[in-house]
Amino acid sequence: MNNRLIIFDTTLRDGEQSPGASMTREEKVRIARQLEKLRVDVIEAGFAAASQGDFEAIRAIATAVREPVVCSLARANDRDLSRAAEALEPAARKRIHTFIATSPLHMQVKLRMSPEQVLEQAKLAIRFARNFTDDIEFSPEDGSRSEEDFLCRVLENVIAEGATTINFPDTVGYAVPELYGETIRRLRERIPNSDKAVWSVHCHNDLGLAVANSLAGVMIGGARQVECTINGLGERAGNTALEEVVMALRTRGGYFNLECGIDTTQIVPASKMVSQITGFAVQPNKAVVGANAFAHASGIHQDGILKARETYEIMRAEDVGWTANKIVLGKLSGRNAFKQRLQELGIELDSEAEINAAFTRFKELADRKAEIFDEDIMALVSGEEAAAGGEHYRLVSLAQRSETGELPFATVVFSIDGVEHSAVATGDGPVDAMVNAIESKAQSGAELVLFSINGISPGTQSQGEVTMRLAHSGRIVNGVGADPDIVVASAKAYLAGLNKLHSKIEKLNPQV
Ligand SMILES: CC(=O)SCCNC(=O)CCNC(=O)[C@H](O)C(C)(C)COP(=O)(O)OP(=O)(O)OC[C@H]1O[C@@H](n2cnc3c(N)ncnc32)[C@H](O)[C@@H]1OP(=O)(O)O
Ligand SMILES: CC(C)C(=O)C(=O)O
Repeated sequence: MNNRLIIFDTTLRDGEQSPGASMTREEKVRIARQLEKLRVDVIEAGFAAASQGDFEAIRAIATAVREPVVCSLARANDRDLSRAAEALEPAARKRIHTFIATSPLHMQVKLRMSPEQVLEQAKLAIRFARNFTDDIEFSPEDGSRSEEDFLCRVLENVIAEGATTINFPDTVGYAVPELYGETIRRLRERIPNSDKAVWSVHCHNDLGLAVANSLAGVMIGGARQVECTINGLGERAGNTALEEVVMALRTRGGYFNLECGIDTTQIVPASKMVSQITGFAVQPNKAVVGANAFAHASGIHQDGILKARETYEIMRAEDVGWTANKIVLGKLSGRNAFKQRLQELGIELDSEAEINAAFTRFKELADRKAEIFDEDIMALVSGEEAAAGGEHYRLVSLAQRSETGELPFATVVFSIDGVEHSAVATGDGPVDAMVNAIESKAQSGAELVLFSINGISPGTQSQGEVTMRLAHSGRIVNGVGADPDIVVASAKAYLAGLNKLHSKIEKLNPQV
């Protein structure tokens, strides 16, 4: 049996069916170009009959990409099929993907059609689609809840009409791996002309089994196309995650013995692009593309990784597009990881005793602070950690007002060495007003060189974590502050940065 697995990406069609993930035409074209770089075989670009916008997006993608097959979904009716064909006209290689539900529930309640009518409509759809292309995919929607005898009849007939790919969807994520794989295997055995089509899997993640079901469809069922999306985006709980299937294949090559054309180094860029465009954050512990997928926080693991990466990593971060793996220093880290980081930072301590003393201070700091950054370590070894954590400046309260058309202003009450000051200032925005207010009293001379904000948890009620990088007289420090109010988080970050700058200046010049 052929060992080439076709990767059919449906981020732009099923992925866009995630509530809240809709994309503009330009955004879809950007993603399609990235999918081409990733070297997917097929891009399902949308559902041409859904709207004029979707039609135009498919057309723009069909024009923009040359290598992958570009595909449009269409219901089993002439209007949808004609729209799909029209949208795909500019494509170098095109596919029409048509579908109709075959489960008793969907036929009776949703389509209000008898099985015979569904069978007839499926055949007519393939016959009509053949006017436009020879590359035709057919999906019996809700396949995993359909009756097998009826599926055999429908699929045999659509293949006879000219369908070249048979996709077996687990539309509602009801399947379990072994049964799903076995069903595909039996269908292929029972349908006399089954080898005239490529068999495909399309799984949803309602039970968290989409990837497992897809792989079972391939290994047990003999499917040679996997439909998947970047980050597992998709209707409800999502679809099969492309990155997980591809890396399972690459990592367990001896077991799967299958090849695909994906350039895995483009996986993380694709993941980041989809996340940024849709606004769907990738959970940190997501396989392959999560921020923690190659991060190590505990001492025993860090020690192992430093001795040989393979002790705790089954893939190389660089192979999927990360710049490197990450040793995260914190309270669970050990001496070896700490020493390694000192070396990377170019810090040479004179003796083991000094390293041990610094390590003890590091552990004390780590008990107070979730993640230890490089600058914390630099402060720590230069004896500044007490001052770094100390508070020359402290926020007492903040009020700010901003209104469309009005200049925002902020009132900040903060203390300098225990003495309270109140300052009011305006600015281009509320954060700028807050900084101006603090600076009107602190007069630090610091320059803000970077401002970034992250939601610590999803939702508008989440904490914002602000990082402000301040520079002064060649010194650069990061101040970090978190608060549900992002202006307050910014004020905390700014004052934390000033504290660090102050501690450095004070060390050089104790009378300050
Ligand atoms: C499992 C999947 O992911 S399937 C893809 C799901 N994606 C989408 O639905 C996104 C795009 N959809 C849309 O924009 C719209 O639903 C459209 C344009 C397709 C149809 O819109 P409308 O004509 O207003 O119909 P509406 O969505 O309300 O209902 C769907 C109709 O299609 C029929 N239908 C559903 N599937 C099929 C099919 N595969 N073939 C033929 N007809 C079908 C339904 O029975 C229903 O018909 P009815 O109006 O006679 O009751
Ligand atoms: C159209 C089909 C393939 C689909 O998206 C599903 O059944 O989930």
